[in-house]
Amino acid sequence: MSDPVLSVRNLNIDYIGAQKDFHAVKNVSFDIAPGEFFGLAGESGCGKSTIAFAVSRLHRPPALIRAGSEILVGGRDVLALDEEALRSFRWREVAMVFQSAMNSLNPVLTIEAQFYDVLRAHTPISRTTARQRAAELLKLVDISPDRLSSYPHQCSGGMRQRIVIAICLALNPKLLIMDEPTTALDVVVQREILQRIDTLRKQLGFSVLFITHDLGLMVQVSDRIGIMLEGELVEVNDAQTIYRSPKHDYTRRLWASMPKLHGEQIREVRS
Ligand SMILES: Nc1ncnc2c1ncn2[C@@H]1O[C@H](COP(=O)(O)OP(=O)(O)OP(=O)(O)O)[C@@H](O)[C@H]1O
Repeated sequence: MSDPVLSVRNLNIDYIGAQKDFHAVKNVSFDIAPGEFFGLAGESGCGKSTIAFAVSRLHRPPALIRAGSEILVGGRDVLALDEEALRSFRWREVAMVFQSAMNSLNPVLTIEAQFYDVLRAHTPISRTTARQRAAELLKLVDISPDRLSSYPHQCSGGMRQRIVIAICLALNPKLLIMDEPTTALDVVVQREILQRIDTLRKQLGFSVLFITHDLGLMVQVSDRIGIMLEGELVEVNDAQTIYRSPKHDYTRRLWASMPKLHGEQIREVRS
């Protein structure tokens, strides 16, 4: 692999409890290459979001990253960044889309103002230039620039989610983390958004760390997939191989839990 965009080594994360600590992420190591779409799958509670938050340095107590853990983005030690370095790291290096992202837009600001906030926080930029940049970004996610003067409540859920993704791409991050980014949307809109992201990452070259419970979708869009079980990364392989010839018994059980119709569709799409 060429120099990875993300390199996670021996990541151990505990949730500190009053009585007892909970070891949520156990010695996890993986890399994501430039431009790669990497899916992280596993049952609810296995530690996927905990990893996503740690990589973007958005984890908060009681989560505690144990000494000896290493997270490198573009070769930079993410766990050593101070507050000032973190401000330029977020959005520029790593941007994260959450499940509830479509509700994370500020209801009292126009879409244009929300782009402006992100753009000017990182570079001195005039309102006119910011507006042009915001219009370009909206076009990337198939939204008319006319929407810049709209408020979030005037946009549909799918549109708001695409706006959040466009804001995340505003500063050309190296890595886009998507944690259940489309779960609240209907299936057709979910797939449209994922296809759009796939086209964009080929066009713009960013990498993706993708978390979803929709395993069919994950197999379709990911280059490689990592399977987590109770805090451990038990299997990593390219999407085709891990789907057709899983090595770990848990991966087999996970695929068996996918709806049949879905499975048939995947074979057609990927063969
Ligand atoms: N703030 C917290 N305090 C204590 N334990 C937590 C906290 N947040 C998460 N956990 C526990 O850590 C484990 C990993 O949670 P995490 O949210 O990372 O799992 P996940 O794989 O993303 O699950 P899901 O698919 O349901 O989002 C779970 O057992 C969860 O209960």
